[in-house]
Amino acid sequence: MTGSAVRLSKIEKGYGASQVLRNIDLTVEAGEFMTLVGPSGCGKSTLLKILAGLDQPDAGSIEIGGELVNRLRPSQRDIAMVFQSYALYPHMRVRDNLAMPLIMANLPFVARMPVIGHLVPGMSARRRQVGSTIGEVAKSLGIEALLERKPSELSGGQRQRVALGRAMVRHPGVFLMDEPLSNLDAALRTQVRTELVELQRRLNATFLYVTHDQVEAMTMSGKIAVMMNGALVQVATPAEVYAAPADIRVARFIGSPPINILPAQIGERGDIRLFGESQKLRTDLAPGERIQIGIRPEDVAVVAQTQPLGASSLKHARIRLIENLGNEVIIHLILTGDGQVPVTARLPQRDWAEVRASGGDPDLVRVGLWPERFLVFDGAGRLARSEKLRDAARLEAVS
Ligand SMILES: Nc1ncnc2c1ncn2[C@@H]1O[C@H](COP(=O)(O)OP(=O)(O)OP(=O)(O)O)[C@@H](O)[C@H]1O
Repeated sequence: MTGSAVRLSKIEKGYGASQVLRNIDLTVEAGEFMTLVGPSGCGKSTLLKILAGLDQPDAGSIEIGGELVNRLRPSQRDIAMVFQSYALYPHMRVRDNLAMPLIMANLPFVARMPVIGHLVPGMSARRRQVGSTIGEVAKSLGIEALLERKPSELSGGQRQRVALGRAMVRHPGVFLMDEPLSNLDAALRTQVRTELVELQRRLNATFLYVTHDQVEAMTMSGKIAVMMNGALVQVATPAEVYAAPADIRVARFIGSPPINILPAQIGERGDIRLFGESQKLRTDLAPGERIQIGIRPEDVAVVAQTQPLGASSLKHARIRLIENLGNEVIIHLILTGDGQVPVTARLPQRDWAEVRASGGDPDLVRVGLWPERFLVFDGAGRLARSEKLRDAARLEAVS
């Protein structure tokens, strides 16, 4: 089985005076895992609901598997939704929870009745079919041993898997997931995350997955769609969104700790001037234009005042806060030159130990920057240049 492609064209949606979705064009290819991310209230859930048929767009077309579905009811759209609250029927065993979508879809009303249902001709064969489908789905999710339990007798992760199983029993063409892991603790989240990715690959299903979690977005999906204020700003691979964010809002939104943004200007000769110094980096932007430079925290080098470093720009900095994560260290700094600009650096624990071993004033370090790692945003906040994109392309070529 392969999933169905989803195509949204020119979708508009408003509630009263507020426009929630603006001219959304989005294609999710058959078998693709796409995550939808963006700040709270940007319209992610609304888009999912429109796709599912739980809400109507004001304009635009929705195609699933090449078929226009605008006028179809949710149950006719060949999709399954998994929400963050997994809404299992509390009084039913897991087996019956899993059977429910199949029974609703396949058995006529009379056949669903507990006593008379058995007298309807041909129904026992259909019921057997339901039983075997449940068995297969339960096996693929590793919940066979839980079939006779009630939801209250399950852990959060097990309930999550039952909710997924309920979505899977009908073999839908598209899975829509709205923060399905947000109720789980960190360890379970990691486990179910891996399971979901395996599941999607095994079924070759189409997933559209809403999340607030950066790690989920970066690691699970083939593509990330970034929404801001009701509009799609960028749809690209995770590596591309990280290395070449289409605009400064995306740059700020993706990446943890967040990207450093430094004010700069285009010099007389088209060169970039940062802290008044000319950098060995040119753009096509007009001389005098005020720009912003984005530098990811891992691209900020930190050395002791006595250590040598071949960076093109070397600044003195004072340490404000050190966050030691065990394997790496996040260092919040203030550049002590003009402007007292705050900068965050992220470096392996080993490198930080070396800085510390060099002695000197423990609060003072030097910060090294390399122009080839700069993300250059023009006056309007659009990406004008990123050398890092080449790294992203190389990464994708080997993965
Ligand atoms: N039924 C409704 N009536 C009026 N306004 C609504 C309705 N549903 C959503 N909205 C508004 O539409 C905007 C988008 O909401 P939506 O739930 O799609 O955002 P979201 O990106 O999913 O947010 P979050 O990440 O916080 O879940 C919000 O401003 C919200 O208040």
